Amino acid sequence: MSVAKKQYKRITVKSLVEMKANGEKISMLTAYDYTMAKIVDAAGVDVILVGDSASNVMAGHETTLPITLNEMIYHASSVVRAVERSLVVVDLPFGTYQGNSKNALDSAIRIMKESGGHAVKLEGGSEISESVSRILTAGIPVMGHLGLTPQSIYKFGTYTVRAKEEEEAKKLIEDAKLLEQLGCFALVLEKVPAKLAEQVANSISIPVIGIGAGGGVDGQVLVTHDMLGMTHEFNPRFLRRYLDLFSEMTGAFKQYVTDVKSRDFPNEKEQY
Ligand SMILES: Nc1nc(=O)c2c([nH]1)NC[C@@H]1CN(c3ccc(C(=O)N[C@@H](CCC(=O)O)C(=O)O)cc3)CN21
Ligand SMILES: CC(C)C(=O)C(=O)O
Ligand SMILES: [Mg+2]
Repeated sequence: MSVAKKQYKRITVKSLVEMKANGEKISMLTAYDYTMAKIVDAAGVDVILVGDSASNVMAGHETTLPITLNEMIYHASSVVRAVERSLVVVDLPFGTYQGNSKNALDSAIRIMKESGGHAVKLEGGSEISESVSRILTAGIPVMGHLGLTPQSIYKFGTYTVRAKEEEEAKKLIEDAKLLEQLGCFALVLEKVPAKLAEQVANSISIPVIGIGAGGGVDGQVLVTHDMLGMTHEFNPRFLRRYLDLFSEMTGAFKQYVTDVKSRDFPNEKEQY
């Protein structure tokens, strides 16, 4: 029999493509755990990315390279349990899809089966086209990721803006068209000139979601801990901080220490 209807209509990969066609911008933020995902979902964010930035933000690694498939599945399954409306996209971590399309398919299937996520994201263009295609054969939606691709940091050496030179810009446009042709439902463009990003968005019909890629694209993504001001040392130009939670939380923790030391906490009402 019919269960009470959910209040929200779920976001699907189709809704995102429609949003682009209708000129509605797409909002995307990261989450790595149940409690944060509940809040992000309740706020009406369209897409929740279980990013491999969890390697930095959750585990304290210097790069995204060390995080494992099992760790990504743990984060993603926690997020999926919280979400009612948002589309949940999960990063395939470094070493689980490059250079071997069977390995890529196995990794994507494990994510879908063990976490309940709705789609996977892979970094790269023509180099990983076989992996993208093979994952798509299983009916798993794929989001691309071009421009600054942090899993390749040791190839480039820096996190500077990408595709400033003609040759790299040309490859980026070709890669974006290739990913669309292969069947990706959307694309992240990270830290590239705004003009180039807008050009990419205008030359394909799948949504382009930017981070440090200007306002001419079809949506925006940020790392939630960055936009909340929790990651104090991370200060790229593209980041807008909506709260200064590092200061707010430090203040609360200091007050707690003071209250414990002074015996103010717990009071009469806060005990049995
Ligand atoms: N907390 C966090 N936020 C992110 O956006 C993020 C991660 N972690 N980890 C994975 C990747 C790495 N990303 C990055 C990393 C560095 C810059 C960056 O602009 N870094 C320097 C400039 C470096 C340079 O120009 O050489 C900066 O201005 O902070 C941008 C995105 C985006 N992702
Ligand atoms: C920055 C976004 C796009 C990402 O890939 C991540 O958070 O891992
Ligand atoms: Mg990532």
